[in-house]
Amino acid sequence: MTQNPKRYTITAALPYTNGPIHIGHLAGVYVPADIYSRYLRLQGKDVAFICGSDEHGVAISMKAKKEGVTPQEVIDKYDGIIRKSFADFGISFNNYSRTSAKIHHDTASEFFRTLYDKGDFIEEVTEQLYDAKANQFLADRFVVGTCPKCDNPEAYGDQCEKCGSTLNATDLINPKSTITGETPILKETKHWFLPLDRYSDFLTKWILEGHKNDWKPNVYGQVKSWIDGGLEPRAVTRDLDWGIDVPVEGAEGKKLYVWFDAPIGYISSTKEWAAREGKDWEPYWKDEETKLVHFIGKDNIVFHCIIFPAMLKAEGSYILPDNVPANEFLNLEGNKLSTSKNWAVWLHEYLEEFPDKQDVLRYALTSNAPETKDNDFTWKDFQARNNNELVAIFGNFVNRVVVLTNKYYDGVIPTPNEFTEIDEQTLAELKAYPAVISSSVERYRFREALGELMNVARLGNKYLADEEPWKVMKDNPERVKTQMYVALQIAAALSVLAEPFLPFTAAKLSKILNLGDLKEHFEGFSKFLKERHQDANDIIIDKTLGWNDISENSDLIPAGHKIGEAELLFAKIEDEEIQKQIDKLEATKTANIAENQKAEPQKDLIQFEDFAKMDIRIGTILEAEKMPKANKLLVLKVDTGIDVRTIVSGIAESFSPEEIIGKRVSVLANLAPRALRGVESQGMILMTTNAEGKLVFVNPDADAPNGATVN
Ligand SMILES: Nc1ncnc2c1ncn2[C@@H]1O[C@H](COP(=O)(O)OP(=O)(O)OP(=O)(O)O)[C@@H](O)[C@H]1O
Ligand SMILES: [Zn+2]
Repeated sequence: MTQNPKRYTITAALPYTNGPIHIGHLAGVYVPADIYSRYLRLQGKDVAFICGSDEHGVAISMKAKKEGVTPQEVIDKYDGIIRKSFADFGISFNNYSRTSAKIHHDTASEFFRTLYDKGDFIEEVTEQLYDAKANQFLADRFVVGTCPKCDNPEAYGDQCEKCGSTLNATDLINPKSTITGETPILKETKHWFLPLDRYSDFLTKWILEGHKNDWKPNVYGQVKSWIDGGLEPRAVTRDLDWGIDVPVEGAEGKKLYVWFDAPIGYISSTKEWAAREGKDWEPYWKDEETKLVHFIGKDNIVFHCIIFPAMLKAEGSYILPDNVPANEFLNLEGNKLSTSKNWAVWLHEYLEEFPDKQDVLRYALTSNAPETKDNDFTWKDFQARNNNELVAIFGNFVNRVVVLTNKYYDGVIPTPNEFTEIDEQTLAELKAYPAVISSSVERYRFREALGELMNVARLGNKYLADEEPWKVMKDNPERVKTQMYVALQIAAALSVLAEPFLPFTAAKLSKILNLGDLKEHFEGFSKFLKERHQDANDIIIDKTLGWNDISENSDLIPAGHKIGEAELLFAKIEDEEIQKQIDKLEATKTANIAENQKAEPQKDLIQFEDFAKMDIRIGTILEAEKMPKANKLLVLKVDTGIDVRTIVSGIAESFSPEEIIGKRVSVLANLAPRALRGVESQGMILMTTNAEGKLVFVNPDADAPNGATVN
């Protein structure tokens, strides 16, 4: 990649159409990608910002089955909601497509066919998991089981979301069909595998050696651990009835694996855009002078840094991403965001409940973005960021400037007199900001960049507070002209520098300042502006100034120009509005608990002799320690009254060893011993779950000696 790219192809992870967009998606992917794209456009760069709905795969089929509708109905519903909420939120995609579109089916088929014809796949008949009751092969989310790497009991057939490992369904321990709950059998079927092991050297050289310094440590680290762990061939076809047909003979009834077709969606979406704009799509994907950047969340790293690059490399004519600045995860009020548990702030609901406050959410999500570690969104923080930062710093500065200009000069910008040293210094500092913010944005540090933007507003506030034009006006009105002129330059600069982060505010500010009337004045400024307007006419941009104008030009907003009336950029958010949101989340929590409390149906009847076979004793935990290299297991020494024995218990995520020493417990003492990770467990501790789903011990409610029997 050249130092000065000719064009940029920026992709944002294709959202999966099994639910609407929530704040986690926004903070992880779409807001940073949008900031980056808007920033580059203000630099006059040629940008294709590409996205679309991801509409294949098992989760869609499952959702359709569960709701008794067709997969098509599922994807149409969510594609509609997602598309509209992105548009209303101002995510400035150049194109938003969908993987059910014909252009995508054609592109993905052709891609597969090219690799097939070149002999890049291994064709193999293997035994795969099969649900005999549902007459269906089980892959991906159709099967859950215990992850062989981290013991997570809810790993999927293709991935463990807990430890991030990519899996084959047959790797799962105790697999269960999610359709019928049955234990699957093994059945032979033919599939095509991408031999990732053949790309290990290429990936090592390209990423581990080539991008050690410029890729984020979380991304680099994940890639390294996969490569070090040894890459294996991976099936890229599935026995399914929803998806893109495998375009070769003998593959009837088989579909492409969703993670094979989804990233190709970036290419088909680019094609769709180029056709509409009368452009050639190929340079955006095949020219070495194009910078390709993938914005994703951390669970997508393997697909964008290993599998998709291997596919592109195999095809041979494509460029590779220059960077994959994946974010960690955002949580909500201390808990993992979850579509199925409705634990989320949904974008389409936010837009209804907080009309015209898109920028407040963008601001809160960016200032707290999970760039280096998982972060938490709280409504209190959202409120504080709005009231203490947007209102008190940014809004306050702009409002003072506009109100005073109207009050003193009827809105006409005064001609400045000689600048003082403070004026010169302030203007010089202002000119330095574009480079400061650029440096952060270009290293994908959007939080830092936003902090610097706010420093521009702080610069303005400090200038006014130090100079106090409202006091000087009495004795020295000539001086006030210069002061207001300087402050107005800062306000004009803010309308440009804020655009990537707070596009609605920037547009409002440039309207208040009537920058649209200054076309002639700006003639000599950014030469690129006209081009950009034609280029990006599918995106609402009413900018007249470019990024670099701030540092290259004095007199951004000239004397004699008339600005408009003051209008508040941000309004205070009251406690009641925040409480409403907190109450809504509480209601979700209560509903989830009620849902969980639905008791399981009674099991089949047994005889007393069956029960009498169980020897349940009261005991005491004497010692407890963590099982090395296992997240869930504790190794306990338990006094059962009969003896002191070792019991391995899967409770490490709910209890620390220290807190359970001395705990009274019920033990199933005559359970046949079983080796867990090489430690023999001699019995089982009885546990139940409380209303919040947390594990709790089953023990006598009054004292009973160790060894007392339960019957
Ligand atoms: N809480 C989150 N924080 C940051 N990024 C997230 C979060 N949740 C999802 N993402 C990212 O958003 C993008 C789009 O997500 P996608 O539509 O695939 O849904 P998902 O929530 O990851 O999937 P699912 O819930 O269906 O497993 C992905 O790149 C994903 O990594
Ligand atoms: Zn795992």
